[in-house]
Amino acid sequence: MGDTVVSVEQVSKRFRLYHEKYTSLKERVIHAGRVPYEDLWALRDVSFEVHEGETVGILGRNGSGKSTLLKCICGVLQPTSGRVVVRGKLSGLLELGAGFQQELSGRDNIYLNGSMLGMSKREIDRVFDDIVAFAELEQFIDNQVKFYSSGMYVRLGFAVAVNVDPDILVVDEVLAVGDERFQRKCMERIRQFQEEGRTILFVSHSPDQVRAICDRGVVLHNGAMVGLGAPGEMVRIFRETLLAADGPLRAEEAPAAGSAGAEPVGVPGGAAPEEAEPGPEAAPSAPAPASDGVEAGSTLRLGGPVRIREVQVRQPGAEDKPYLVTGGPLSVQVFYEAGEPVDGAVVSVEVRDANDGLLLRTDTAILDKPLDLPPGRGVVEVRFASFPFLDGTYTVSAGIANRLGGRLYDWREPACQFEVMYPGRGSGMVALPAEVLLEIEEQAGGPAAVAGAEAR
Ligand SMILES: Nc1ncnc2c1ncn2[C@@H]1O[C@H](COP(=O)(O)OP(=O)(O)OP(=O)(O)O)[C@@H](O)[C@H]1O
Repeated sequence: MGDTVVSVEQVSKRFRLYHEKYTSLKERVIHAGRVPYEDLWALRDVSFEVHEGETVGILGRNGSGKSTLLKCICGVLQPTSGRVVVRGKLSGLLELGAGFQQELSGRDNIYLNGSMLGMSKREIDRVFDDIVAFAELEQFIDNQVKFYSSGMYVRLGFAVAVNVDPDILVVDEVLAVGDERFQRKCMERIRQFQEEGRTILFVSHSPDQVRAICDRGVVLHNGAMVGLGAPGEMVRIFRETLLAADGPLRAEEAPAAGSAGAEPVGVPGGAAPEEAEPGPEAAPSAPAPASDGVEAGSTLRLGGPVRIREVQVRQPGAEDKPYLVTGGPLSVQVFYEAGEPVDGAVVSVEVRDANDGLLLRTDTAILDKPLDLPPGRGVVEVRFASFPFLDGTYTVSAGIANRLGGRLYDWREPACQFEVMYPGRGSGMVALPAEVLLEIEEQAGGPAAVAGAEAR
C-alpha cells in the first residue's frame, strides 16, 4: 500500500443558514446579533485516508455532503472542526465553472488556473496546446468564458485539471454534464492516470463506474460516512441509503378501478395481499402513482371472469432483504380472484429496466403450464432460476388472458417494482457465471501445459 497522500481527520462542516435578511439599517440595529439561523451539518466527523496511487469513489445521495467533502479536501472550504492533510500537488474539478473568471477568455483562465496551481508561465506555455486540444476549444479559446456552454466549461475545467501534472486528481460529478463521447475521453484519461500511479478521488452516481475503476469507495449519508471499503460493497451500502430514504421496497397495487389511488402493500414475501372486495369493473382506470421515478402504472381491467388483485416479487431464501441479489432466483406471484371457473387461463409476466426496456417476457402457455382456475382467490407463481441483471430498479407487469390469448381479462403495468443489488465487481448489464481457461501453446524451455481457473 502506498503512502497516505490525503488524510481526512474527523472533519465536520457546518453551514449556518440565515432565515431572514435585514437590509435596512433600522432592522439591523433592532435585530443586531439576533438574526434567526439554522445550523446544517453538511459533514459530520468524517475520517479516512487515501493512499498514493489509489482511486477512491465517493458515493451518496443528493445533499449527502460529497461536494462539501471534496471542497474541504481541495482547500476551497475550511472544515468547522477536524482537518485535512494533503501531500502532493492536487488539482480539482469542482462545481461547474468554479475557478473561472467570467470576464476573462478561456486562454487567460488557463494561465490564471495554472498559476494558482503553482505553475510558471513557461510551464503553462508548454501544456497550453494540450489543454486546448483536449478541451476541443480551439475556435473559442479567446472568447470570454461567460459565453461558454456548460459542456464547454466542463471540457476546459477537466482539460486544465489533468494537464497540470497533478499527483492527486479530484473530480466532482460535473463530468456527467459533458456529452457521452467526452465522458469516455475523460474516463480514458483517468485510466491513464491510474496507470501512471496517480491518486484519484471522484464523486460518481454510477455504481458501474465505481465498480469498474475504483479501488475503494466512501459512502456518505446525511453528512456522515456510512461506508468505506471495497467498491461492490460500497455500491450496496449506497443503494441501501437510497432505499432508507425512500422507505422499504414496495410493491404497489394499481388502484382498483374506481378507487381513489394506489394501495401500497407489504414487502414481497411478506403478508398476503389485503382481502378487498373487487371494485367495479371499468377500463382503463386512472394511472397509479409510481414510486422511485418509475412511470405511472395503469390497470387495464377489461371485465371478465378473473382479475389480478396484486403482483409481488420475492427472492426465495432472501425474504428478509429489501432488495434482490443479482444471480439469485426470482419469483413473481400474481394474486388473482376468479368469479367463475376459468379453464385454460394464461398469465403473462414482463420485467423492464428503469428505462422501460423490456428484459424478459414469458407466459404460462410458453412455459407449458395449463391453468384451470376454480372460482375464488389464488396465486400463480412464475419462478426464474436466476435473475442476472445488475443493480437497479426494475418493474414487473402482469396480465391474465384466456387460452387463445385473444381476450385479455386484466393487465397491470407496472404492477410492482423491485430493487436489485450486485455485490460483485463486474460491470455492464448482466452477471453471467464465467470461467477462465489459459492454454499455453508453447512454453520456452518446458512442455505445454493447461491451467484452469474458475471465476465468477
Ligand atoms: N454554501 C452552502 N451554504 C449552505 N448550505 C450548503 C452550502 N453548500 C452545501 N450546502 C448544504 O450542505 C448539504 C450537503 O451539500 P453537498 O453539495 O455537499 O451535497 P452533495 O452530496 O454533493 O449533493 P449533490 O449530489 O446534490 O451535489 C446540503 O444540504 C446542501 O444544501
